[in-house]
Amino acid sequence: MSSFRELGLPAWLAEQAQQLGIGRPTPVQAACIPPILQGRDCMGCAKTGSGKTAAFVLPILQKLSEEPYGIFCLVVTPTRELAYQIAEQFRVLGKPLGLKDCIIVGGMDMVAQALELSHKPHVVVATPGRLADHLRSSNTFSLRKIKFLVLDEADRLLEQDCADFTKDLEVILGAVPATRQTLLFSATLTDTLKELKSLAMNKPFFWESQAEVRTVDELVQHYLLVPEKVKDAYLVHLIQTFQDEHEDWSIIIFTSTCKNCQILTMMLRRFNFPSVALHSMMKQKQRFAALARFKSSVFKILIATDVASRGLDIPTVQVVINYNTPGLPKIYIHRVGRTARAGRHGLAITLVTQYDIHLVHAIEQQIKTKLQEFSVEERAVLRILTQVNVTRRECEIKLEATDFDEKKEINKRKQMILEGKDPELEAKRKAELAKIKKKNKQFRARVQQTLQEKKQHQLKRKLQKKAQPQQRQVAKEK
Ligand SMILES: Nc1ncnc2c1ncn2[C@@H]1O[C@H](COP(=O)(O)OP(=O)(O)OP(=O)(O)O)[C@@H](O)[C@H]1O
Repeated sequence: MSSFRELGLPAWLAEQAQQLGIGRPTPVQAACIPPILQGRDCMGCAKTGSGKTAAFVLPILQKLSEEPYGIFCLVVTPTRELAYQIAEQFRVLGKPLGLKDCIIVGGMDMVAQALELSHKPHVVVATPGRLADHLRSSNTFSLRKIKFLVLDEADRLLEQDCADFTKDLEVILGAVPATRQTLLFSATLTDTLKELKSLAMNKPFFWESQAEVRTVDELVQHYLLVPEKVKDAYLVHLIQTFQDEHEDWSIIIFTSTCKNCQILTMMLRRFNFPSVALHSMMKQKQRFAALARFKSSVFKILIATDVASRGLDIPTVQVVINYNTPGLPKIYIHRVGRTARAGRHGLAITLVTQYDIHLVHAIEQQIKTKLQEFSVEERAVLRILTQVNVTRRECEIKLEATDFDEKKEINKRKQMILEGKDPELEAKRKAELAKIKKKNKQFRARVQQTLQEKKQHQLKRKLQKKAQPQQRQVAKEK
């Protein structure tokens, strides 16, 4: 494989990368750096932990060193934590240039951010919502002269999921020049390829790793079949086992809701596991503090929602536990990709209830590999079952006393107001939608029943018809 110098990067940058342990280019870097240096748009789809960040940071720094001005590059990414991580890579690799960066994310002081933007940093790393807010409300900075637009986790930015970024992206795309170079990266680009191609119009270079299996070879993947009601006991048992068997261990547990994330954290703490939560209901400062303490191994367990499933690079994570089976294979790919990064080994265990088996099949089909069953000593789980269930209930009661649900509702309403929606109207719309859905469901059930009855009736007649000649024959014989 070629060296960074052979790919066209200057000595100072190759040396800087070397100092950070980025010695020889990974395949995605070897493939994407030359076309980016040639001025082409680029779409890079490579496995989690394969070095996609440096694949765009290094060539951008090279170009910046040739023509240094601010604001030279804009990076948009879906989560705040990821924005900080990317900015850090720019800052460290671009140190010899005296690189100035600026991070624009929600939950932080907007006035201070506006001031920083007006000082023309070389690189702006932002989440879509807050950057769009600045663009709508301020004229103290301009993105009209940027040379590079990077969409990291590009497919997530274009998805119209619960956090829909498309409106904010429209504002951002309207503020950047058409003659920019556009770079799009993710471990899962293929679902949104068409939309992405319309963004990268400058002779886009598309690179996808050829490997059939979509997860890395160093990752051992298991499923553990558990009845819904005893999931917590299995979880506690799994963690206890890791703690007993490993000196140096670190686990991320993914769950689907903020509330469950909070309850699990409280519950695991009751069992004296050094745990910390990360979810979107926490204040931003708490989120950063939680992540920092997990990274520095003060806490060995991070319990998170999917806010942490993409991009986070924490080399010490050895195990990922999916407390719930992800509903989409690509969420699974990103979650388990928080371990086994940059050639290290890792383990992923997905808890699967009887209702989730079809989801596991969908995951296996997508990642082109089979998950192996994880065996657990059931008697050991049964021994702690009652104690775990009682502890969980106590934690639920404690959380209910803190108005967690109410706060969530208030947050939702705040978000709607910020998005220019009327919470009352939205509630009405949702109620009407639910009514229609219910009616449709009832209608479908009625149709189903009528069809069933018709089928049974036809079958009965068929049987009767078949029976008639035989009966006649019997009568004749008599
Ligand atoms: N050429 C290299 N040699 C060794 N380590 C590298 C190299 N390039 C990057 N790394 C390291 O690999 C780790 C993962 O890189 P990075 O976070 O860019 O992965 P990614 O492909 O963006 O993953 P994800 O899809 O999860 O976001 C980082 O710690 C990074 O410093």
